[in-house]
Amino acid sequence: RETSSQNKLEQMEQQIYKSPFLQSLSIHDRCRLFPTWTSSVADDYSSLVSWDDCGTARSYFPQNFGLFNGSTWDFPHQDLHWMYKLQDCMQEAQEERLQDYYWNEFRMVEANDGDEEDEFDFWEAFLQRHPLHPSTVGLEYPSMEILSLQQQYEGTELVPPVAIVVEDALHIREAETLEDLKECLQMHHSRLTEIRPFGQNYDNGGNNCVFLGGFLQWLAPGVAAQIRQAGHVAWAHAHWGEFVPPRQKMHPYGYKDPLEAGIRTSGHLSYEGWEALGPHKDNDSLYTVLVMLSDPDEYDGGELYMHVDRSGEQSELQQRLDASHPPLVIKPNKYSAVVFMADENTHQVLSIGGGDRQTVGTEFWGHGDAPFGIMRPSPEMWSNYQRNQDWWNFD
Ligand SMILES: O=C(O)CCC(=O)C(=O)O
Ligand SMILES: [Fe+2]
Repeated sequence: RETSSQNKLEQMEQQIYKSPFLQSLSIHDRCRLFPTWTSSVADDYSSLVSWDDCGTARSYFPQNFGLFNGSTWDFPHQDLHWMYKLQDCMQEAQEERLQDYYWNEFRMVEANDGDEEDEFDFWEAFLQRHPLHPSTVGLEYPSMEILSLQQQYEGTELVPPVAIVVEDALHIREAETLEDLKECLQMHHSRLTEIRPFGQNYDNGGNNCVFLGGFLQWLAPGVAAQIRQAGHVAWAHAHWGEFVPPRQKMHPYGYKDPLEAGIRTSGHLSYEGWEALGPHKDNDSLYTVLVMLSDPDEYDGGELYMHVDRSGEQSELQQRLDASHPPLVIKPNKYSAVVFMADENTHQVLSIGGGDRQTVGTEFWGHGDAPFGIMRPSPEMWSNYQRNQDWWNFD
């Protein structure tokens, strides 16, 4: 009995790491199936998935981002021990995922095909059940059609939509890697968790945030790349690059391609203990990529509510927009992303009746990626760091 279960384990490892089917996939697809790249590498597939190969295939170059630069994070042991703990935690979590998938897949094959176990290829079966769809635009708000009609009839300038829903932004492997990262950070760095009220007196709701920024790019580079990609798909579709910021001072670099923008902050958001999230803007960021980790069926209410809220010189136009466009009220699909102009619209989460609502919100800005430990820097903090090499000491 022991030898047979040992055989099965060996067979599993073979199937997972040395599958001919996996080797037949493009490097791009392979990298999506192992979103941690080298950080959870096993000897057997290190040649299939490496940071360098995947970085090139995904156009992702974290070495440019300075994730370790000047972070004044007060590390628990004042040494690098915590890093290995985090890496181990991610590796174990990923191994567990693969094992679970494998045994499930295996049971299904056994049930269907009797003893055709030899023919079974784990990845082929897995991808049949969880296809790697390319991200596509599902919805624009307000729609381009309406915006250009408005431009024609009112003689005003054409303004882009403020929000784009991108379907299939993440694959299940990427979404689960985000969950693993959140769990590992919660376990090893409780200070990254913030019970976060919006508004002064708990009067504007709030959420529970586990800050992933920096750790996301380091430990789950494939997911960071895919979140950037969702931002890019929305940006290209909406022509945000052509938009002139109404308040020039806030976005000195213009509405640049998310592929070239920095991750200012990223957080896993959940709503246990909160009823809703009140209206607000994600101030001073260019775009927010909000990835849905819950299925709409998993929670009651909790719709995302947003409306056009352009600022400054465009307020007159805004009034017309507000009058002609009802607000957007949606419960997006799991693994889809709502990408919006962070401070050109007001959004909120409506009353949650029950259940579990989880999202990951990533804000992009014109500066570089913030290093880990710097949770949501202000533009002033960024320029202060450029001057003083110090995040906290202002002169
Ligand atoms: O969880 C959501 O859907 C929205 C979260 C949000 O807007 C925020 O945290 O700024
Ligand atoms: Fe927000």
